[in-house]
Amino acid sequence: MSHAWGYGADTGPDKWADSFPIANGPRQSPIDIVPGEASYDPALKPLVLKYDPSTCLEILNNGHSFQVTFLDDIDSSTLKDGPVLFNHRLKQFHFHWGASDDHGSEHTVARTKYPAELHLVHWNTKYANFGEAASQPDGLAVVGVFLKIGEKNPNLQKLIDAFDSIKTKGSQCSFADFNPETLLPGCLDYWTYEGSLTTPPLLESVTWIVCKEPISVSSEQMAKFRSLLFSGEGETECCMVDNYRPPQPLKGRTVRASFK
Ligand SMILES: CCc1cc2c(cc1OS(N)(=O)=O)CC[C@@H]1[C@@H]2CC[C@]2(C)[C@@H](O)CC[C@@H]12
Ligand SMILES: [Zn+2]
Repeated sequence: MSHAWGYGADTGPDKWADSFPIANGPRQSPIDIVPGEASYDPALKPLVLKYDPSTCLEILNNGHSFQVTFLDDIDSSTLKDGPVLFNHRLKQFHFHWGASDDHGSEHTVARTKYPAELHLVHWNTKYANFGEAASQPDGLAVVGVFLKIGEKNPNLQKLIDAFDSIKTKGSQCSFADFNPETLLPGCLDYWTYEGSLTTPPLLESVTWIVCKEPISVSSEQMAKFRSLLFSGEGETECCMVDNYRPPQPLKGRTVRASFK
């Protein structure tokens, strides 16, 4: 298989090991989180997330998801404390979702699937830049937030309103003054474990920080997510749905909880 990976029958997660053997590695993500088997760790600090909306740059369709990217040349939008020992800078956030409201998240909780999952991606500033950090075992920290069907979410709506400009793979537009803090749940209790990117190249460089509390999204808003396309302009239209990797073997890892 060329490195053209995707989520279809011939290019999807079951085929990724052909080009990325680390797919069967010891610390792959996502995982099924079993609350009763997580270890409460009183030494875990509360998450300190400080985001500056003025560092928001653009929103783009990368052919696998849509993502919002941030200026990361200074410590304006950062993650500190929680399970990490060093300061991390926000680089981007993106989502994973399903073809219907009954599935779509990457992590599951006691096998419960959510319709979507937000990933806020940060890199450890002890390394020179995002790409360098991504190749290090303690290089990245991703905050995962589940989306649960409920009330329309006005903060997600700001992203959805930009979808007409990023419908096809490779499209992007400027996107300013968005505060990712508005996408965080009220309670920042979390589970944490050592894992990987959930897409190729599946590098095992991620400290995962998965929030226990979901945020809301309406069914109509989820339908708008599914109006984005995996395909590029002029190509046969292929709806962007089911862009999630299923849970991977825990392989002896411990999942810690920041809460009792
Ligand atoms: C953890 C968030 C993240 C980072 C990256 C990817 C995917 C990611 O999403 S996820 N779902 O949070 O794991 C795929 C592309 C990767 C990138 C990390 C940096 C690179 C490896 C670059 O060096 C080249 C390709 C990039
Ligand atoms: Zn992701």
